[in-house]
Amino acid sequence: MTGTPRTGSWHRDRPAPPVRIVHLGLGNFHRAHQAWYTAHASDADGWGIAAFTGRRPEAAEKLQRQDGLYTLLVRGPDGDHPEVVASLSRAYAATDHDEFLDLLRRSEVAVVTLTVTEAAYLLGADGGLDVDRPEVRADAAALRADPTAPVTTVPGRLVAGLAARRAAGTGPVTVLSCDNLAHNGAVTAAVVTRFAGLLDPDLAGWIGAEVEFASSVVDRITPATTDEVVTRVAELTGRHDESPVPAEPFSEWIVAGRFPAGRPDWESAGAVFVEDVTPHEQRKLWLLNGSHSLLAYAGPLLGHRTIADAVADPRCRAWVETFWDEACRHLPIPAADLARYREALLDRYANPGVRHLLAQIAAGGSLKLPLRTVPALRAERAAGRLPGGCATAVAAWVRHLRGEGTPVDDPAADRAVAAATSPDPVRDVLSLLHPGLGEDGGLVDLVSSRLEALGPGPV
Ligand SMILES: NC(=O)c1ccc[n+]([C@@H]2O[C@H](COP(=O)([O-])OP(=O)(O)OC[C@H]3O[C@@H](n4cnc5c(N)ncnc54)[C@H](O)[C@@H]3O)[C@@H](O)[C@H]2O)c1
Ligand SMILES: O=P(O)(O)OC[C@@H](O)[C@@H](O)[C@H](O)[C@H](O)CO
Repeated sequence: MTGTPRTGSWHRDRPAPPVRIVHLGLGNFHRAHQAWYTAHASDADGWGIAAFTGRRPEAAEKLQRQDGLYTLLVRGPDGDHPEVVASLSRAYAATDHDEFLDLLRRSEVAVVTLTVTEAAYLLGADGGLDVDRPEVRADAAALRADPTAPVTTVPGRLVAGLAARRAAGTGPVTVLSCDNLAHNGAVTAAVVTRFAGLLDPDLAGWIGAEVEFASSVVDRITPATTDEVVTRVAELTGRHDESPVPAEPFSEWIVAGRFPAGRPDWESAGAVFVEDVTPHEQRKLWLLNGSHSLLAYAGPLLGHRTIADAVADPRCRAWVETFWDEACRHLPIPAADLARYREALLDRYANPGVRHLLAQIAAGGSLKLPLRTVPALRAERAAGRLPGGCATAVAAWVRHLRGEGTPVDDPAADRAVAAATSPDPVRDVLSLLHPGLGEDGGLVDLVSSRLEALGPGPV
């Protein structure tokens, strides 16, 4: 469903759709992707979203001033196309915890979606919830004392909401992660169940029986909003939108899981439902996100600021192609499909309208490289090969951590910077990325040689 606000106003022509989806992480990607699919579903009138910010309230405040309406600015090679998206029925600050609990108690709420970034899952070294983090301990203590107490972590908020639903007796619900994680449904299930177990084994058992954790592969390049986007939307529509979202035309959503309480007819908007997302997930995370991270660290060393600029540089392009050759050897997908996918990625990256900043992509490398770069790297080593493309990505990250390129923005910045500036930086950074990698002498030598090659002077 799309709505057409009257010029100069942001009032809906028809009522907002009833809230049946609750979303955590009211960022740009949610509004370019899941909200767009929901607005374009054949049953859009019956499915509204109540979305909560992750931390700061401003995004919700801006959207509430516009009655939840906002402009998606689709930026294609043929120009900019604005569209008002109307599926966001309510926007809340993260601190509106009572509203969140109240929504989860309602039987008509059928799906909880997430785009909260990789960091918000609070994973420890073993891949499960890091129960030793102070914020996890604090949330668990608060919920033990009062199940409706305000909490701040995503696992804590989800468990509090599910406990409220259980107490209300309003039945099953599906939690659907839309974050760039491998096995995002299983990871969400693991952190939520572990957190619930810290409070009450019966609650963890109820979650295991009544809550579905669906997985999804999500794709639509969605940069942050800039003043230029706000101005462009005003030029094209004659309306001031405080919170437009720029995105590329391409969009993909591949979902696996059950929705016992119902869901929108997302297929009618182009989503694809499959039994197992794994091959799609590997294709997307390794090829798209893996090359993004490579460019995010290597591009700035050559003076580039955006994906489009970096990939237009033959040196960066060659590194990406080498990395893709290495990763593709381990993807269970026909070669012709992979070749088409790579071509399409290069076209998407070259889109001049999508100014996707390398600095945005560079954030959180300690969480991203293990998902995007390390799988191909390890598979190549297991096959006895020395992967130069993967090594270039790791070497560029070391340079980034040493202060070259974009500023370091990483939840593990202290450890990562200490590793990259230690007497044995390549070994220590590889060990940080995956246990045992730093002991692989051939790999250490290869990354060290790439580090030199990326050093001052000709790259
Ligand atoms: N932008 C894209 O192109 C894109 C594409 C595919 C997938 N994604 C996924 O969506 C996520 C969000 O991307 P975005 O572009 O919307 O970013 P964004 O910065 O616009 O929004 C991020 C949202 O997550 C919340 N958040 C951030 N850190 C959090 C934390 N530690 N705990 C709780 N909430 C937290 C923020 O408050 C905000 O609501 C990405 O991390 C990625 O997993 C993004
Ligand atoms: O959103 P992140 O921070 O997980 O990763 C940055 C980009 O690689 C990512 O946003 C891609 O643009 C996106 O995954 C494309 O669908």
